[in-house]
Amino acid sequence: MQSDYRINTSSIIQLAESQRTGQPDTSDLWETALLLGFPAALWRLPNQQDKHLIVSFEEVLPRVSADLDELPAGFLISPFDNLAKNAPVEAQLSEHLDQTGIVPQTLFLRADIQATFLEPGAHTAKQIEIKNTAGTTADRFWDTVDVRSKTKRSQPITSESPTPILDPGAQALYEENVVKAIEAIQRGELRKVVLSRTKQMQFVDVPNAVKLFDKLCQKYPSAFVSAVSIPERGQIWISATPERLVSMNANGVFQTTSLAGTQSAFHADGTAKHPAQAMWSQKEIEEQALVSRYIIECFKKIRLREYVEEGPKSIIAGNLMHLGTSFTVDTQAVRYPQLGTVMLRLLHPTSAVCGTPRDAAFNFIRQHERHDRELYSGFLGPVNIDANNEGPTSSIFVHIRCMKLEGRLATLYAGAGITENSEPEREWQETEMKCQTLLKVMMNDE
Ligand SMILES: C=C(O[C@H]1C=CC=C(C(=O)O)[C@@H]1O)C(=O)O
Repeated sequence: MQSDYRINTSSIIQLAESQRTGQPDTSDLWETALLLGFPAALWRLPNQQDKHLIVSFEEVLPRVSADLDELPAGFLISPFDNLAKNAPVEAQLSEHLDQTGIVPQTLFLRADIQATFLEPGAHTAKQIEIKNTAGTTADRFWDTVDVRSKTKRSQPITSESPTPILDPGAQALYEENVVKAIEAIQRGELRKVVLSRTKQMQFVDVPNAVKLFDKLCQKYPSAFVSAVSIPERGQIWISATPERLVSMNANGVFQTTSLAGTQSAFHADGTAKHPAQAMWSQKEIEEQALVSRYIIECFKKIRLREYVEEGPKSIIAGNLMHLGTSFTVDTQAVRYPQLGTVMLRLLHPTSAVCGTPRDAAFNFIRQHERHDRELYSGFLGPVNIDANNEGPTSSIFVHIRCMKLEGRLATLYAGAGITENSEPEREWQETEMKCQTLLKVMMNDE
């Protein structure tokens, strides 16, 4: 199945800027994709300036197994429930997950058009690459871009701040579930479970996703910021996530992070806290240690011992602070080039979004959460993208601090890790703070 999506990268042709009339910007390409019904992904990696955009010409996206070694250049986005998690480890490690009877659920946006833009705000097209997709679709796309870039008007994120859709029972329901989770933990059925909730906001007019994306990039330089348009679902997902799930750089260096424990990044008087001075409770230290232990268990399953562990230390994530530990492996030194793919299959869903033991926590979530998580707490990110001619890199993140846009309706998602020492009201407040990461940007459209 996957060979259908393999493209010979030698067929990438460079399109000199002078060949185009006027320089298209991110909005031109994004809006054209939306207009023509093509899926698109826009992203900015943590602590980088360049913004990347790809457009796929496949209106209905292929469902693939998340194989970083097989997939061509593109963008993966997976739901929380991607049906592979209950498979035995042997099946998860199998080269052909989709041949084991498990239906792969990860959506793949093939990079039929790939663009890299320099400098936040400047939007100068540094480089535009077009895959040689034999004509008509690409021509139609570029003709539409040309027309649009001549007639475009700059629009703000929204003309008015969105208003919350009140859900009077939401807090009580959430806190009830936290109490049930604590009871299940006390009975020894689980050690930790991440319970999530939603918060809905109504815009007066359809918000400008690119402007929202730009503002998130400015406000959260260390986050992975993205906007992904999925026309077949009528959705745009926007996020500013602090959590790296799996990355493989051009030199074969693998990285993953364990993130948990949450507190505000600001003192009560509004001044910023210094990460080195942050105080963490026993509950938070244990909660994060469970995520690290889960990662180490995954390494153990594949008998990998040569990893570098750094942390835990306090990490700033926009308006919040977390405890984080990073794990690095030189896959060339350990002769394990497929480590990224194997760990992606083993890690998701980590204890940062699901819990421990994983299957018990997953079943608890399925039984008690009333909403469908959809793409929240799944994973997403670019695969085999060679932006600077240094070789293909893949960077997959946990899909948190995100929202789903359906026309004028925004649904925000946030979860909190519940352990034996959790206090229901505090956990609810924690999800409120997590929603603020995106809300601050949506509300404050100066
Ligand atoms: C599940 C989320 O965050 C996770 C990541 C960092 C800290 C977390 C926590 O303190 O509970 C969560 O495990 C979310 O933002 O929806």
